[in-house]
Amino acid sequence: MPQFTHLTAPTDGAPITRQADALVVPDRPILPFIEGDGIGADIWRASVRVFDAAVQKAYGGSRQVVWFEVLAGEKAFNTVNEWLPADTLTAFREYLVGIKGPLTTPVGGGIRSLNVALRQELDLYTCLRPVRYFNGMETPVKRPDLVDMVIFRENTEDIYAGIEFAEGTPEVEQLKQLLKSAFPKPYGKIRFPDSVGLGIKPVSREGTERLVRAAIEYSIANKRKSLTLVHKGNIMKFTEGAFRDWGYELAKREFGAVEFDGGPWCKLPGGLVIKDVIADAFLQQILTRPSEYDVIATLNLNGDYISDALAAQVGGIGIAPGGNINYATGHAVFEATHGTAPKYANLDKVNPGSVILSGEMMFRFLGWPEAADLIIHGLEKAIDAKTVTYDLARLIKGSTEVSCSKFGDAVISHM
Ligand SMILES: NC(=O)C1=CN([C@@H]2O[C@H](COP(=O)(O)OP(=O)(O)OC[C@H]3O[C@@H](n4cnc5c(N)ncnc54)[C@H](OP(=O)(O)O)[C@@H]3O)[C@@H](O)[C@H]2O)C=CC1
Ligand SMILES: O=C(O)CCC(=O)C(=O)O
Ligand SMILES: [Mg+2]
Repeated sequence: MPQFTHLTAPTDGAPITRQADALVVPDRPILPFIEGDGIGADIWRASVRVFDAAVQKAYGGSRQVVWFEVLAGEKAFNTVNEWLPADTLTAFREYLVGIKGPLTTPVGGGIRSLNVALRQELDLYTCLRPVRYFNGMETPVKRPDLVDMVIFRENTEDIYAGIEFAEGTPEVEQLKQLLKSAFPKPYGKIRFPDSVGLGIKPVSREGTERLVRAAIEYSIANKRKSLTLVHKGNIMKFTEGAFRDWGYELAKREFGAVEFDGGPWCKLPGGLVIKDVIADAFLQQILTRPSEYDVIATLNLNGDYISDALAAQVGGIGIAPGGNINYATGHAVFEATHGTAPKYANLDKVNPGSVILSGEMMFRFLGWPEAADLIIHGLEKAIDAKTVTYDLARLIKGSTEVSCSKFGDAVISHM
């Protein structure tokens, strides 16, 4: 039984455990959730009703989630005077799988991202973000139906590690002195050394390999056609360029990939093509030739940009789900791609679709596909019936705009 300082664990239900590399999910699993800041309360309220209805309909009462609210962000700060209490990390560690709403990160100063901290503390090295088209959706592009991509975003390294030194501080002066004496040539390339802030971008072989391995395994298991390594390796040679090289090396060493047409593109014995593209070219090609891309493996910052850009192609970040996963330990925290959209907080207005679909991913991860299928079905039919929240109503001609909670009702009624 986990020990908490502020929280009281549910006495009902049982924890998910892991045996022989597989999750063991009881019929009444305890799942921790963070409501989230801003629009978090609205979208969680709508989503949890959808989750409970799907589980009830799929299993007729023989299975039920025991939800366990844990705190982070403003709610945690206002309650226990901490942004990310140790209890919350303990809960996600002990119960293995959970779900969260968005958490605010101030721009510039202030606290560092709690979302990133959770991913790093729990070593959730894959940010998995599938992007697909729903029938009836109208979007800014002509052929949104050609978009069917799954992003594997590296989630623990890159500039998100937060190794930064602010301009004018003793720390940045110390680093500048170090660089000046040890690496005078690169230091000389800093255009304005007197007023510079510095950031460090760590990208490792180990971090790259575990991400690319997970992406290849997913591609094989889901019979996908290609895996593209997206990078800016022409400019950042030893981080982004190395990501590409290590990815190809892993595909050859562990999966028997063989180069074709003179390389570096290669193919696995089962036909999966491993290729790469430079990130700026990729961002125009997903608009002009989306059918050429399938599974994507990329670094943290590229993955952040790409997930919002691709979401826009199929209807926006209101329906963009995700999961932060460590495939080795089984730990996973599912969450929407979008943030706290503060101007819409407590208006019961925004689209809960991203959290609903993140829950769908969670149930599939737990091995409850019947509940996941009902959620997808309900959401597909609600969109097809043109019963949508404001964001999709802006796009879909002749649609009926409903509130966040009413959209949840619509998903349930179409299950
Ligand atoms: N994982 C997380 O918890 C994340 C947290 N954040 C944090 O969120 C805060 C706000 O970030 P911001 O850059 O404004 O990005 P947001 O994703 O919060 O919002 C940007 C815009 O996206 C649209 N949008 C977002 N969510 C929804 C939804 N559920 N339904 C419909 N439309 C939606 C709205 O568009 P419109 O104005 O057109 O209606 C909104 O104004 C920041 O502190 C940021 O750090 C950001 C991303 C992820
Ligand atoms: O942590 C944040 O505030 C932003 C994170 C983000 O944009 C993302 O993970 O997509
Ligand atoms: Mg983002």
